[in-house]
Amino acid sequence: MELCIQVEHLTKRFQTQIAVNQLSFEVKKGEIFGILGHNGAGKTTTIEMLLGLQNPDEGKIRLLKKDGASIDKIIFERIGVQLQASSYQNNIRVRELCEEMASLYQDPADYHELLEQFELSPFAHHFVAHLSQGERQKLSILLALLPKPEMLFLDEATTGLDAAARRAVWDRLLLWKEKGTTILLTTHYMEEAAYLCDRILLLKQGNAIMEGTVADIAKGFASLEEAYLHYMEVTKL
Ligand SMILES: Nc1ncnc2c1ncn2[C@@H]1O[C@H](COP(=O)(O)OP(=O)(O)OP(=O)(O)O)[C@@H](O)[C@H]1O
Repeated sequence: MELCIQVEHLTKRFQTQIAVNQLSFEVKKGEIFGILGHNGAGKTTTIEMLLGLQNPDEGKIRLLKKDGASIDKIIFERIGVQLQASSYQNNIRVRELCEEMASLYQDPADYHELLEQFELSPFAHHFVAHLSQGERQKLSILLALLPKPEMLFLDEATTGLDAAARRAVWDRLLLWKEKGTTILLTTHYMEEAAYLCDRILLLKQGNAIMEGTVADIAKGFASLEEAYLHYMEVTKL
């Protein structure tokens, strides 16, 4: 079994606050792994450390079999990243942004096809700044897919999408998974986690409180959401 991500005892402090505390987990090649937790649980900080955007205070990271938190050019070509706080240049059109981003990769996906798949073709000539929140969100996922990534990081990727668009994105992601892409995502939507994730990690105040399949976690509860609320409430740290 090949591992794409190995994290051991990852810890991040901001002043006196411990944002991520001794976090350890592994993500296998080809799986969709979800990190769930309340606002401020440490999900984005964890992803940012994996991507080398934040320096951990403690712990080890192995990404695509390479040590260290820094993303070199080879790793960069193999991963796709969608972050919550993506901001784009002013006065750039959707098509121009796609071209600019595609030029960073040796063998990018065809962005025209992706625009079609995400129902963004009608906006190709629009300024990114004029897109609706949901359209911009879909664009950020599309851009993450440009490298034809082996490994995809999605931080609350479907927040702001309507129900049909969200479902369409889920099905797209499952197709990428079928092609072998490993996905690490965060979400506040339990339905999304249940639909997509092979395994889930529950994070509370930076601590892992449970990890397993949706069935493992939801066992004994009416739904994943019921289980989530229960474990978040009762787990003492
Ligand atoms: N640069 C920073 N400086 C100080 N505190 C920070 C910084 N970045 C994050 N934090 C704090 O660390 C904690 C974890 O933040 P993080 O963004 O990882 O949470 P999250 O689980 O992604 O939350 P959300 O679901 O709201 O996006 C929060 O309490 C946050 O305020």
